[in-house]
Amino acid sequence: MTELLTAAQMRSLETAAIESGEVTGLELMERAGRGVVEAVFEEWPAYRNAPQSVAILCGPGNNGGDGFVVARLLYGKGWQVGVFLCGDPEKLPPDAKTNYELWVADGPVAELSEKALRAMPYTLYIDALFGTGLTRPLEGAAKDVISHMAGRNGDDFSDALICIDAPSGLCTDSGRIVGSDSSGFANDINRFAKLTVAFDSPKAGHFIGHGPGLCGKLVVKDIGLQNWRCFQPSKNAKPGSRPFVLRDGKAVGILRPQMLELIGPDRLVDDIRYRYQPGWPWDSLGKAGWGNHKYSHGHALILSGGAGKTGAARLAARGALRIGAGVVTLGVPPVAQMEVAGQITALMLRRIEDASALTAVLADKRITALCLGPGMGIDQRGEALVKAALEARGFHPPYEGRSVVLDADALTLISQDEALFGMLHERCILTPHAGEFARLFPDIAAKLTAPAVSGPAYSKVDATREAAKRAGCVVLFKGPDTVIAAPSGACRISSAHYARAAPWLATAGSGDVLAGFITGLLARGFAPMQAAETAAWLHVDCALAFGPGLIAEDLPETLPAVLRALEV
Ligand SMILES: NC(=O)C1=CN([C@@H]2O[C@H](COP(=O)(O)OP(=O)(O)OC[C@H]3O[C@@H](n4cnc5c(N)ncnc54)[C@H](O)[C@@H]3O)[C@@H](O)[C@H]2O)[C@@H](O)CC1
Ligand SMILES: Nc1ncnc2c1ncn2[C@@H]1O[C@H](COP(=O)(O)OP(=O)(O)O)[C@@H](O)[C@H]1O
Ligand SMILES: [K+]
Repeated sequence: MTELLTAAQMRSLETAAIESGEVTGLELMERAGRGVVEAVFEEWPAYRNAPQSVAILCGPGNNGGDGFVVARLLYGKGWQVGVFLCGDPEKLPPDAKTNYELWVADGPVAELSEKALRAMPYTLYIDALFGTGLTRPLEGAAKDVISHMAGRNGDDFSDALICIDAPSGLCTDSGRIVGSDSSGFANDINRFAKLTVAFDSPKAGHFIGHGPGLCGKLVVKDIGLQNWRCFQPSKNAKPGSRPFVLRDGKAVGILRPQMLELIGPDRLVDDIRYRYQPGWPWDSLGKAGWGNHKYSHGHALILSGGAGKTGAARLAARGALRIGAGVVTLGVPPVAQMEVAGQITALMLRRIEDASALTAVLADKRITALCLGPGMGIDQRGEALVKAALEARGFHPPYEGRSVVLDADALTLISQDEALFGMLHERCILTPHAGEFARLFPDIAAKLTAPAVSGPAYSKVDATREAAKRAGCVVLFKGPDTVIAAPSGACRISSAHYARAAPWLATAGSGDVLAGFITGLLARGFAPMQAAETAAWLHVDCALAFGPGLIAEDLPETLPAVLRALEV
C-alpha cells in the first residue's frame, strides 16, 4: 500500500516540516533537485561518466526552483546546460529565486520559447514548468513548448524527457489535463515523458486519468519528510498483524505497495496510514483459523442468465469458489439447467425460475453473499430478481444483512428504476465500468467528462466518492485505474499501471470474475470495502502472474498460485 497525496496534502506536509524548524524550504528544494539528478543517473547509468547536454525548462514557481537546482548540479558534473525560464525572475518565490541566483552565477537563462528551445538539440530535456501548483490551463510560451514537446511538430521527445513532479499541465490530483477537452477517462494520449520524478509520495494524479499514460516511468524520491507523516505503528495494531504495520514508511504483509490508498484531504495530520481494525479477516485469505467446515467459509449464491447466457455467471461462480467461499451455488432458470449442469462440478446448482423462487432460496440464512448481473438479462425477470435480492437482507454475523454484488445487467436495471436504486443498502457493492457508471450516475459522469477548466480538477476519485455517497454503498469503478469508495468517503485506488500494468485484463469476462472474487470474499465475512479492494488487487495479481494471452477463465485458475505466493 502506498499513500497517495493530493497537492494540498503535500503542501501541508511541507509546511509542517518547515514550521517545525528542523528543515528549510531551501533544503527540501535541494533534496528534490538531487533526487531528480539521481533518478537521471539511475535511468541512464552511462551518463554518470559521460556528461551530456540538457535543456531545463523552468516555470514561475517552486517546480522551476527544482529545475534551477538540477541545472546547477548537472553543470557541476560537466554537463552542457541550457536553462529556459517562463516568467519574470523577480517574481519567483523565495527559494526558487535563491536557486535562480545560484544558477545565474554559473550560466545564462534564456526566455522560454519554442524557437529558443529549437535552436539546438539536447540529449535530455527537463520539464520543471509546473508541478503541484498548477491551477489553470497552460498558455503562451508554456503551452507552445509543452505541445511541441508532446509532438505537435512531429518531433518525439518522449524518450528524452524527464518531468519534475508531473508533466506540466497535468493536474496532480485528478490526472486530467487542465484546459484540455479530453476527459481523462480513456487512455487515448501518447506517452509524454520517459520519467517522472515525484517527491515523498506519489500523487493521486500519477495513477488515475491520463497521469499514468503521460508520466512514463514513475520514480518517487524521498526528501526526508517521514517524521511529519505519522508513520508510527497504530496504537491499535496487534503485534503480528502484519498487513497493517508500516516500517520505514513501507507497508509489510499482504497489503503491498501496489494497493494504493487515497486518503481524505482532512486527515493528513491525523493518521494517514491504513488503519488496523480488529476483526478484519486478512489473515484468513488462506482459510487458516476460520472455522472447520464449508459453511463456516460462507455460502455464495450467483444468479445465472438463461440458456446460452450462463457463461458469465459460471465465471463469477468459479472466481467465488477459488477465492475461498465454502460453498458456491449457481441459481439457474429451468431453461438453462441442462446447459449449466453439463459444465460444472464443484459448484452447486439451484433452480431459480423467478423472484419468488429466489425469495424462498434466500430464506436459507447460510447464504451470506449474492451476486446478480453477469449474463442475467434486463427483462422483467431480472428486475424482479434484483428487487427480491435487495429485499432479502438476511443476517450475516458479525454484520447485519446479506451482502449483494450488483454487476453488469443488474446495474443497468437499477439505473432505469429509481425505486430499485433506493433499495440499495450498506451491504451492497456496485461494480460499474465507465459505461455503466454513466448510466447509473449521469450527472456525476458528466462532471468527469466535462473539460477540466481549472485545477484541482474533478477526478475519478471525486466521482466514485460522490457515487458511493449517493448510492449508500461501496462503488467499485472499474478500469486500469479502478477506484473503490465507500459512503464514508474512504477511498482506494487499485492501479494496474507502471509495474502493475496488466492490459490483458481487458478481456471479455474478466469483470465477471472480479464480481465473483468480491462475492466470494463477502461470503467469507469480509466487509464490502475490504472485499472490493482485496478482490481488485488479487484480480490484477492474477493477470500479472498469468501474463499475456490471459482469458477470463485463467483468472480463477491462477488464483491459487497467487495466494500461495502471499503465504496466506
Ligand atoms: N511541496 C513540497 O513539499 C515541495 C515542493 N517542491 C516543488 O514545488 C512544486 C510546487 O511548487 P509551487 O506550489 O510553487 O507550484 P508550481 O511550481 O507547480 O507552479 C505554481 C505557480 O505557477 C502559477 N500557475 C499555476 N498554473 C499556471 C498556469 N497555467 N500558467 C501560469 N502560471 C500558473 C501559480 O500561481 C504559481 O505561482 C512541486 O511540484 C515540486 O516540484 C519541491 O521543491 C520539494 C518540496
Ligand atoms: N487496460 C486495463 N488494464 C487493467 N485492467 C483492465 C484494463 N481494462 C479493463 N480492465 C479491468 O478488466 C475488467 C473488465 O471488466 P468489464 O468491463 O466488466 O468487462 P466484462 O464485462 O467483459 O467482464 C475490470 O476489472 C477492469 O478494471
Ligand atoms: K513539471
